[in-house]
Amino acid sequence: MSSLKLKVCGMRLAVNIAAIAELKPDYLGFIFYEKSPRFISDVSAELIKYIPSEIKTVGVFVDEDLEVVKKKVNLYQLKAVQLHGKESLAYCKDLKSTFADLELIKAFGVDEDFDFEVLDAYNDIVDYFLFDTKTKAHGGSGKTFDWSILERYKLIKPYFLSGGIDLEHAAQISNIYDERLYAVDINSRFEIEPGLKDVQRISEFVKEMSLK
Ligand SMILES: O=C(O)c1ccccc1N[C@@H]1O[C@H](COP(=O)(O)O)[C@@H](O)[C@H]1O
Repeated sequence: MSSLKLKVCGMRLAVNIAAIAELKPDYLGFIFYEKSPRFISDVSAELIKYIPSEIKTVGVFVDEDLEVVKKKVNLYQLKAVQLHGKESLAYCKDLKSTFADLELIKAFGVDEDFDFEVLDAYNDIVDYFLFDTKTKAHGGSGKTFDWSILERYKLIKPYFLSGGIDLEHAAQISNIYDERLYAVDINSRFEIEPGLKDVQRISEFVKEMSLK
């Protein structure tokens, strides 16, 4: 048993959601970014009924109009929002002041040139950082970054580790001794096709990491 949380992102289909929910991830993500192959336009009641209340639903957005984000938070009763674009401090502050209980996850694409000082301004506003691989696609690349870059991360804020995480990384992640590592985020490397998760492989990942 580990305190490390699990987020499974890019869900689209009811049957698949029902099967993944049985594995008890801590977070389930829905991608509201039209350019993504995992884009979902509507998280219908038919989908939501398979998600027990202990699993937090996350809306993933890329530079979306703030009013659209707020509308989706209200409509789908999202518990968290994950921002993958160049969302400003004012944008983040607005969301936090509008929704007192909403968890705010600010994603940053990381490469060897990443300037960790950009995080300082967000530190008092967001609940978590999310470190993903820097690509032009903003996310869902299936590519890992060199995790040793995180040695330059000096803040106390807990973070999600993301970007191309696969079954083969389970042992390596279990050996990361960093109290700030709050959650691991899995997505495209556990798919049969975009938006359809491989339940068997995710189940193996959960077991290998002793997550539940
Ligand atoms: O998955 C997508 O298509 C996507 C598109 C735009 C922004 C974020 C997206 N997904 C997030 O990207 C990371 C990394 O995913 P992967 O493991 O490399 O496939 C993850 O946090 C997803 O939530």
